Amino acid sequence: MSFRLQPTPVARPNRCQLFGPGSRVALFEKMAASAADVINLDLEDSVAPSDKDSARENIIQATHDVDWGSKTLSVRINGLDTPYWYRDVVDLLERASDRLDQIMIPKVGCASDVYAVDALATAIETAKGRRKPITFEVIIESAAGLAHVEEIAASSPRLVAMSLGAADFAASMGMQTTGIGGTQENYYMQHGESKHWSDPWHWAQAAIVAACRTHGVLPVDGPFGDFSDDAGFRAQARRSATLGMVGKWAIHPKQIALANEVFTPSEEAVAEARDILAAMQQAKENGEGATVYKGRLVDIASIKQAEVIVRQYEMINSA
Ligand SMILES: CC(=O)SCCNC(=O)CCNC(=O)[C@H](O)C(C)(C)COP(=O)(O)OP(=O)(O)OC[C@H]1O[C@@H](n2cnc3c(N)ncnc32)[C@H](O)[C@@H]1OP(=O)(O)O
Ligand SMILES: O=CC(=O)O
Ligand SMILES: [Mg+2]
Repeated sequence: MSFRLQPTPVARPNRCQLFGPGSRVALFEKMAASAADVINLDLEDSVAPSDKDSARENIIQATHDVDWGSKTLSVRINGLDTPYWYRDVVDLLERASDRLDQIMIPKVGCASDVYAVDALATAIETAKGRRKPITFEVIIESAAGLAHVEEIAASSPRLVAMSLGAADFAASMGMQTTGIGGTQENYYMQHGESKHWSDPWHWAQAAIVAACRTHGVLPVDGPFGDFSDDAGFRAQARRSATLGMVGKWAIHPKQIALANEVFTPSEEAVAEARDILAAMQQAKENGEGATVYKGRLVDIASIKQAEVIVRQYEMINSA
């Protein structure tokens, strides 16, 4: 471990982030009643330009009127390349209730983008005497965002989570696909007669996880557009969880249970992690740093690996 210890991210369940357009008020109560850990009310790409003002008003009203329970409540503002974002920040921070926890900043391309929103948010909070500082989450969904991912992860003490936005990312990178996440038919290796599909999102996800873990930010996998494909969603989510991401977006209520299932460590995984911790405790008492568990090596690093699973499980179950 470096002299600088890896910071611990906020301890909150973040297995599923459920999105809904701010222009569809009828969805708000359903979203609040859902099993998602985080609610993302959208002002950005699911809202038509003609509805931006009314969607903002709907969301502000819903922070006062809807019972969001213990969920994290986040609003995705418009990008800094639009004429809408400053009004989103000003109106939300001046008029939303204290129930609003977080702002999601889309299409972040560099740390200065986050700095700009931080400066505006800080001025409004001070002027209005808002007691609860708003937290930030960002979406990495452009070539610039990924190129600057580490400076973005380090950009503000308000930043608690970072998602990969597969749709805009694909567009920004010039990828030849209209699919949002998941398997891409043409991304394969040929071996003899057989094709082996690879994962075009892997390198972006790995870069996001490394930047997030370095700076104590929660890494989250973004949307999976084909909500009729449960197996595809599950496979994508399992790859993300295996890489170190803590959750995934749901763009339809069908996807909530799938995300919660994948990002909650299973009873079997937790039991095995606890067995490894017990085996290492025994090894320690025997004066050993390494031992054999079910025919395989476990050592002091295995304690840290097992603790990741046990801590995640306990945090989710105590929330
Ligand atoms: C690339 C990106 O930026 S992704 C993030 C931005 N995108 C979004 O926010 C889109 C979020 N999703 C949606 O808007 C909608 O789910 C759509 C457009 C995909 C589908 O909407 P619908 O055609 O109404 O879906 P469908 O008919 O299957 O809905 C089934 C039920 O779930 C409800 N429902 C649909 N979407 C949601 C949602 N996001 N949250 C809660 N409930 C929902 C419907 O109201 C319906 O309820 P009912 O059974 O009580 O009538
Ligand atoms: O905003 C999300 C995306 O995939 O684009
Ligand atoms: Mg996007």
